[in-house]
Amino acid sequence: RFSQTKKNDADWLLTQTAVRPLVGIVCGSGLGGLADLLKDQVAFNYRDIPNFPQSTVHGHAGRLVFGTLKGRPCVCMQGRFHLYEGYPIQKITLPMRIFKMLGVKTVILTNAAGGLNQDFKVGDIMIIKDHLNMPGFAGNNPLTGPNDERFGVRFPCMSDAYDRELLQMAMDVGSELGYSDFLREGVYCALGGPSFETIAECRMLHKLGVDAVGMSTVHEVIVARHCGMRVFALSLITNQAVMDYDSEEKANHNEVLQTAKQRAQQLEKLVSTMVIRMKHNNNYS
Ligand SMILES: O=P(O)(O)O[C@@H]1C[C@H](O)[C@@H](CO)O1
Ligand code: HPA
Repeated sequence: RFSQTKKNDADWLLTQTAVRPLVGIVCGSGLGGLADLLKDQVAFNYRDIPNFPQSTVHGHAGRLVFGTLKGRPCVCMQGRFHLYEGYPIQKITLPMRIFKMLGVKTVILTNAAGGLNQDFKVGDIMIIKDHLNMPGFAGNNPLTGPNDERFGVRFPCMSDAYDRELLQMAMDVGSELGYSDFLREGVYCALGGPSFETIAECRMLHKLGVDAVGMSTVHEVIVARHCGMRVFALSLITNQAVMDYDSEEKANHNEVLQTAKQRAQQLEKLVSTMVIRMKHNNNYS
């Protein structure tokens, strides 16, 4: 059902802009400023793209921006879709299929997340090295349904989901920029949301080895890897997950957006420096 939609959207976008992006970027909550770095922009409101879902969450503008970063052609989603918005999981991840059809080789995903690792501080940037797909445990995987062999195999491997070279590059670039004090790496866990976690849920996730918890990214990673794009992802730790019954802290979206605002510039610098440094040949699979 989605196949023709994907092709129509990609064809439509290709007729509207001359940019042929090699890098696709997804902006997390409050992190849409990344798109503003692109030069020679051609931007589309999601409502103007045929068949595209609409952004319904504060901090997700709902624009697809094409442009260049020091000459490197990019496309950037200023706002993503989440399971809790009520879209089917295939619709949430439709942009990854469109990225692929536009020629994207590398996907960079960002998100806001709650910190479970007790060494993490609010404002830390966690490079994602692995994930836990909780909706997937319950059978909600974006690859459910007939497999389109033109994109990828029925049973894609996920043990190499997060590109190790790009992870190392992030650490190197971060250290050059003087960000080592707030740069971490760890495991991200996606839940369905929109309610934040209970204390018992946070304690359970912590015991399972989760460093940061959020409501996105993992479904996009699965679809991006299924169709052979390289993936780099990071979480901005916007709040500490509450693990203690004596705590007065309450997770809330305003705090998430506030922290994002404070760290946005450094996060943008990290990502844009990486894009400029990446090899952009066509050999990546
Ligand atoms: O799109 P992301 O994962 O950055 O959004 C996070 C999860 C929820 O949508 C929201 C909660 O504050 O931020
Ligand atoms: N939990 C889930 N999602 C989030 C959080 C959180 O604490 N912070 C930002 N997104």
